[in-house]
Amino acid sequence: MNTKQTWQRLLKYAGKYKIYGILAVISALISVASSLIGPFLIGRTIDEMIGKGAVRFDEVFRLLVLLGFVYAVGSLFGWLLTYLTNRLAYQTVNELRGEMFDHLNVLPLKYHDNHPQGDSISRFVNDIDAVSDGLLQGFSTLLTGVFTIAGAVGLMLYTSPLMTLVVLLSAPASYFVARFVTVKSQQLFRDQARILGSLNGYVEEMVGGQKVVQAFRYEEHSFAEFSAQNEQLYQTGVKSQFYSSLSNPATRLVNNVTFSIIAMIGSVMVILSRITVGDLSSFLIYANLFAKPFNEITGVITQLQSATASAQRIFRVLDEPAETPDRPDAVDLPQAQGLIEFRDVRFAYEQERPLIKALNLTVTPGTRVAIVGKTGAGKTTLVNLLMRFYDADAGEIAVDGVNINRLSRDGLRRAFGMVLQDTWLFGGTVRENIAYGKPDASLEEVMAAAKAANAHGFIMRLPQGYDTVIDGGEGSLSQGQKQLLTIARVMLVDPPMLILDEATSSIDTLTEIRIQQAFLKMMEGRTSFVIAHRLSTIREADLILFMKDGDVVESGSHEELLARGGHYAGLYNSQFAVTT
Ligand SMILES: Nc1ncnc2c1ncn2[C@@H]1O[C@H](COP(=O)(O)OP(=O)(O)OP(=O)(O)O)[C@@H](O)[C@H]1O
Repeated sequence: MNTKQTWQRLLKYAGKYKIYGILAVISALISVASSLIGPFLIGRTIDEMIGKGAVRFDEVFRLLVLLGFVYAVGSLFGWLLTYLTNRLAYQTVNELRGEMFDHLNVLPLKYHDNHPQGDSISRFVNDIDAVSDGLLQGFSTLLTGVFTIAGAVGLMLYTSPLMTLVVLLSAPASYFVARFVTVKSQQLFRDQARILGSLNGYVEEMVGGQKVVQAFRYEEHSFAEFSAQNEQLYQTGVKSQFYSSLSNPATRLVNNVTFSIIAMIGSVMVILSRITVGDLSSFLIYANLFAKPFNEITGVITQLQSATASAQRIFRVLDEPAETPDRPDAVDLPQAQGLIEFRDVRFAYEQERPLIKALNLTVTPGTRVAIVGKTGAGKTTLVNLLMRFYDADAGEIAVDGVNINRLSRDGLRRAFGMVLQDTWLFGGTVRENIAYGKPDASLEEVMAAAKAANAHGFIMRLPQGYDTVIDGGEGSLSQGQKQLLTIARVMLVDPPMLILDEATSSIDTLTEIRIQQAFLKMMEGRTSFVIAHRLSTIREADLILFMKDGDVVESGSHEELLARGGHYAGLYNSQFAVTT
C-alpha cells in the first residue's frame, strides 16, 4: 500500500467526522485571517501617530479597539481549531483502535502463533498513537501554515512587490536550514527510541530472570551490558537534543538576516515616499508570519511520514484474513456425548512440511485419553485441530458423528473444557476469574467448583478470600494455585469433554497431588484428552496415544503397549521405569 492509498484509506475513517473537519477549516481561515488583519491595523495605527502634533487620538483609539477585537476573535477560533482537530483525530483513532481490537479477536490462531505478542501490542499502542499525532498535528499545522503563507504573500505583494521578492528568495534558505536540522535530529530521535526499546527489553529480561541472574552470578556482566546501553542512550539523547535545539536559532538567523535586508530596503522606500511607515511595519510583521510556518511544516512532514508508516502497519493487520466464518447451516452441539473420530486427517502448518499424514482414531464416550510423545511430536497440534484453532487440510474430524466443520465454532468450543499449562488469569477478583465462562454464577456455585478443584482451602487463606484481586495473573499466587483456579473455572462450566495439558514444572508435590485429584474428578465419565507427562496419569488412562512426527504410531492401554515392546515401551523404560 503506497502513501497515497494509505492516506485515502485513513481519510475515509476521518471522513465520518467531516463536520469537525469542515468547522476546523472555517476556524483555521478565521484565525489566520485575524492574524493577517492585525498587522494591517497596526500599520494604519502607526500612520495615524506620525508627526509631532499630528496624532489623531480618536482614530488611534478606534483602531486599537478594533485590533483588540480582531485578536480576541483570532484566539477564540485558534482554540476552536485545536478543539475540533482533537475531536477529529481522537474519534478517528478511536474507531481504528476499536476495529483493530475486533479484528485481533477474529484472526485465526495462526496469525497469533506467527507474530510476536510484543509486535501486536506495539501496533496497537505505539502505531495508533503515531497516527493520532500525525492527524492532530498534520491537520492543524498544515491548515494554518498554508493559509498563513498564502495570505501573507498576498498582502506583502499588495504592499511592495520588490520587498516581497526578497522575502520569497530567502524562503528556500530558511526551509533547507530547517529541513537539515529536522532530518538530522529525527534520525537521532529514531536511534534514541530504538536504543530505549532495546534497553527496556534488557531491563525486562533481567528483572524477569533475576533468580537465574543471581544463581549464575551474572550480576556484574548484566550491569556492564546495561551500562553500555545506558551510555549509548545518553550519547544519542544529548546529540538529538543538541540538533533539535539548533532548529530555532538557525532558522531565526536566516529570518533575521532577511528581516534586516527588508528593513533597509523598506526604510529607503519610506524616505522616497513609495510606502508609509505603517506599511513598512505591517510588511515586517507579514514577513515574520510568512517565515514561521516553514519550521512547523517541516516538523509536521516528518511526523506525517511516521504516521503513514504506522497506518500501513495497522492496515496490514486489518487486511489479514479473518478466521473463515462458520458455514451458514452450522449447527450447535446441544448435549455432546463425547464420541470423537479422526478419519484420514492430514495437516501441515507449512504446506512444504507435512506434519499429520493420515490420522485415524476413534475415541468412545467417556474414554480418558493420554497423548504421549517427545517434544514436537504433534500433541498440541492434535488439540489445535480438535478445537478448530486450525482446520485440517484433508479428512474429517467428527464429534458425535457430526463433522466439526459443520458445527459452529462457539458450539464446538463450548463442548470442551480446557486447562492449559500456561494459566491465564486476568486482573480481577478470584471469583470473577473462576466465573469467566459463566459470569452469572452464584457465589455458592463458584465455591462448589473451587472445592471440587481443591482450590477452596487456599482461596480462603487469601486476604479477601474470593474477593481477593489478582493482578493480571501475577502477584502472590503460585503456579500450582493458578492452575487450580483454572481447573475450578472449567469445573464451573461443567463441559461434556475435556482437554488438559499437564504442567511440567514449578509445582510443589502437595499441589501436584491436589491437581491430579482435581483432574481425576473432572475426568469422571467425560471424554478427556490429557497431554500427559506423569506416569500416574498415563497409566490410569483408558487409551494411550503415542505420537511421533505428527502421527499416532501406537495406541492402546499401558499394559498392551508395554507388551508390544515398541515406542511406548522404549519411552517407559528410559524415563519412567527407574522411578517405579
Ligand atoms: N504455528 C506453527 N507454525 C509452524 N509450525 C508449527 C507451529 N506450531 C507447531 N509447529 C511445529 O509442528 C510440530 C508439532 O508441534 P506441537 O506443538 O504439536 O508439538 P508437541 O508435541 O505439542 O510439543 P511439546 O511437547 O514441546 O509441546 C513441531 O515440529 C513444531 O515445530
